[in-house]
Amino acid sequence: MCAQQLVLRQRTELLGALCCGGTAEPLDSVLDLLLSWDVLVWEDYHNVQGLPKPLCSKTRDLLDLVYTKGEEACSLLLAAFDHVLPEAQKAGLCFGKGNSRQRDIKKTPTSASEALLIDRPALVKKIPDHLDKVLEALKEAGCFTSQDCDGVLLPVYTRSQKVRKLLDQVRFNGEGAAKALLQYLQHIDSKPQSVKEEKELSTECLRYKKKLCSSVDSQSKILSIYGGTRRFSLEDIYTDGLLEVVQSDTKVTDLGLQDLVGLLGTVNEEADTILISGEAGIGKSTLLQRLHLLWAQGTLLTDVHMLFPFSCRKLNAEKNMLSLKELLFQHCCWADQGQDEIFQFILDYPHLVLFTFDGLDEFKHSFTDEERHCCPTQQAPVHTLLFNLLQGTLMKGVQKVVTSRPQAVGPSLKRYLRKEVLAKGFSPVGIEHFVRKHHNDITVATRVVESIKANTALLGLCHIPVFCWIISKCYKELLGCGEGSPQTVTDVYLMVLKHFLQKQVPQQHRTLGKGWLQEHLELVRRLGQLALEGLETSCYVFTESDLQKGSITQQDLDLGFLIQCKDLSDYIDCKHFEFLHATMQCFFAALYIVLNNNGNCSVIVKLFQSQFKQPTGNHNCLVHCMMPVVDDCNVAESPNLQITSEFVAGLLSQRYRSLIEPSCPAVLLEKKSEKVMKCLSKGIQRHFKSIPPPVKGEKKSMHAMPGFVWLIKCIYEMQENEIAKGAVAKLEIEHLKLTYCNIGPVECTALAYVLRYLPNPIGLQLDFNSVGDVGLEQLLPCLHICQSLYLRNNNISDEGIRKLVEKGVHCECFVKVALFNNKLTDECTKYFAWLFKTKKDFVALRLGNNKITSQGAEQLAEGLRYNKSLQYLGLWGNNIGDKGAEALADALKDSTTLIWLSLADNNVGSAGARALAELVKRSTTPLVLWLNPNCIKRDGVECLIEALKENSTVKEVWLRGNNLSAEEVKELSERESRLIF
Ligand SMILES: Nc1ncnc2c1ncn2[C@@H]1O[C@H](COP(=O)(O)OP(=O)(O)OP(=O)(O)O)[C@@H](O)[C@H]1O
Repeated sequence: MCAQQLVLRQRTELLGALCCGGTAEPLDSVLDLLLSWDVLVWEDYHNVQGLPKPLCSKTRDLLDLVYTKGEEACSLLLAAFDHVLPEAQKAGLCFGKGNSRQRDIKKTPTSASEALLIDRPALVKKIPDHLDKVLEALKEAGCFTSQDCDGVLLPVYTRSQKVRKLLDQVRFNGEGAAKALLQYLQHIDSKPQSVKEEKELSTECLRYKKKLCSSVDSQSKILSIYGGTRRFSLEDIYTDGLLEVVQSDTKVTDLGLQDLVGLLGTVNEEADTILISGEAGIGKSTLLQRLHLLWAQGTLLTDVHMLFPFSCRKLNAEKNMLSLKELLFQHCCWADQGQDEIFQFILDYPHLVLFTFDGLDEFKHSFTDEERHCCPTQQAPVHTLLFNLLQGTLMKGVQKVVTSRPQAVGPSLKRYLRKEVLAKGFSPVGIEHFVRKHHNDITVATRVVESIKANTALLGLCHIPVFCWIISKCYKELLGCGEGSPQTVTDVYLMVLKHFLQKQVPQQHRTLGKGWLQEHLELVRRLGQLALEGLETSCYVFTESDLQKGSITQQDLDLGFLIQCKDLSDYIDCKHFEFLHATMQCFFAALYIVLNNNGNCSVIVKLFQSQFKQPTGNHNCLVHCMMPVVDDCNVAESPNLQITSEFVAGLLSQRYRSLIEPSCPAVLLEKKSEKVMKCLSKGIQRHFKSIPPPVKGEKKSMHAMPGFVWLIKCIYEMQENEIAKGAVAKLEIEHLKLTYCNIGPVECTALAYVLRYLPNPIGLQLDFNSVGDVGLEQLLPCLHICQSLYLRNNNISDEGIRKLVEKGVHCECFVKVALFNNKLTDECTKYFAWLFKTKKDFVALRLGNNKITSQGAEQLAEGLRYNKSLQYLGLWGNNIGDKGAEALADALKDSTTLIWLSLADNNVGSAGARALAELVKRSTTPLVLWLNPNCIKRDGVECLIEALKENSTVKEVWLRGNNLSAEEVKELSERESRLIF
């Protein structure tokens, strides 16, 4: 098809590709190339770009314009799209063949202006780092006025847009300006690259920087904890957690603290905001605190001259309109002198400044990009400043790091993110390090570590640092646990409550007796009532104003927060305390619902239903059911209600009957518990019924919504097998898809607890979660119902595989496993070899994108010699080389079952291909062999052709991206149609 037709036919797709990201950068880059290749003349460019129009109108104009210019222009337009679009966006688009060579041949310029035009794409990349100096040089040469400079530096422009404005202005100012710019650029080129230009700070700025450093240093030194008895220095207690960044749809990469603000994982180069997201208590704030401290001490982010840390929770309290300057100086660090000069420095050198915003989820306003504010000196409400900073409309170029729980980050904010870093909590080694740092006494530390390791459910919980902290704090209860070690979140929070109630009891050598809850019933109820009201109105119950209002006493605070505080401000500022505050509040609210004995169970129904239904107004209020005094509220929006309902389920389970019965009649408790069970089983059924019937020939697959995981967690909290059984025993599904559901070890424990009762084997798809080795171990109790297990991108290492295989060999129906992109090395292959030897019916193993070398392949081959059932073996993106390919080919050459073998991207050369040719020759199945891209040469391909000549059953051999010239590819593919290049 000719290029003009391609442009016409793909108009919608081309339009979508340039506009879907919402930023103008792709269109601008295409325009740069077209200008440089002489497809567009300056007037054309202005016709497209000149007037303020929406991005899609500009793109339509461009497509129309180029279409009318004919075949060659269209061909170059497609080449420009091909050049600019990221790979993921090119799928499905056809760019034609022509002109790829022509576009690389540069015209010889006849003037400086033309030289700038021809080099425009390269200059847009090169000049941003030198923009200030370039402008200075142009001004000095008399080619630019101050207005010209201001016009270029408008804060609404991105870095590359500023350069484009500069180039446009140079062109406008004439040949003299163009010559001056070229001259200056040559001067930059002649400077050695390694000499980095150091920005010298003025005395005022230096003084301010010092003050900022010492203020950030003192704020971040101490890890605030709610115990109040001892404050940990961050240095002493900080333990590295796992950080990941999603680079493309499939690739997840580990990250160190030093990479947080670096290039790694960038998905949108034009954006300046980096998001750290993660669940409650996973360590986001602590990570930020660590970043601040290392900056203040001069060990990290050394090229950042000024770092301004903000807490979104504190910003909530700002009622006044503020300018950016006021925000910085009033909320972070006051500049005693030279405010204007310091602020000017920030405006002039945004790339030397960093802002951090902790806890966006705690900010009262939801993010919106509807209100624009770009003037740094004009006042605006604090939410307008914050949202415009995050978008980059205000202070473009300043890097921003923001933390949030995932629920609070919607698609409107995601558009403005440079990258998203996922905080994943502690690894098993991290848990141990943390506990050892927490306890000075080695014996105690060892006992705590051992008791965590001995209880896999607890180990799962402890990957969330805050649970690690609670366990370490309440270690006496943990170690002396007469009633068994905690298994669920409810168990842990009851342990915390008991721990601190114990502290309230006067020191008379007495410990809490069996009726400890009854003894403190009045207080617990009162706090519970306050907690519930607070949850309904989405506010924290225990605040300073509560204390002032007298609705809560200092004694309540001490008990409720489980704090022995010296004064209120001591812990009002304390982040961790606030965290426990919210979850503890959920716990008290749940206790109140469970203990309430007015016979009304509708609150339970409302609580559980609120997770499924959109609220319809006031009558949906929980408190309304018990105390019809609370105003309008919106229950379904609060994630805290999910946590509360998990606690309600846990507290109503049989194992706590003896604790709660003295405070609430048994009949009523039974009634409440039945209500919970009914709600849960109805919820699961509703989920099941919402699945569309399977397409003919496909499996009945259930793609679970996040609410499904929550239901499963509630069932787990109850710890009653019969309930778990009742909930899923009738679920007729064949495939359960739980991808991207934020599933970590805690969720795995709950899933296994419930799913083990499914009536039929299923495919369990858990791709793109945070299962890890601990989570994998937690899943083992349900492995017997897993026919296939999909665990792509889950941070699993060889140790996880050892445990999986140990159990898997005994599970009759377990026949497939997919482990693409984990952390597997050659070590794991010996376990798989054992699996192949032992399980004679194993069907599929996919190990793509791990770290397996020839040694691993040889081990796999060792097992495969004994296997007669394997159909699929995937090793894409490892490094098995020729030796590995030879070993596998030899082991599989007599297989009568293998239909898919992928050794793509494995550094396989002709020797490997020769060995594989033998396999091809002997194959009796419609085998598909993937060998692209590798380094196979012509002689290797010749062997494959010979083999195919002797075998008519083999379906395809893919060979794209090997060491073959275009002529060879043409000739070889003509000789054998089953070779695909
Ligand atoms: N890297 C770490 N090293 C040591 N302790 C940690 C670490 N991360 C978190 N903790 C402990 O867990 C507690 C909770 O962590 P943090 O407040 O950072 O979580 P968060 O993800 O910000 O939670 P939230 O979403 O509730 O704000 C901390 O107060 C600290 O006790």
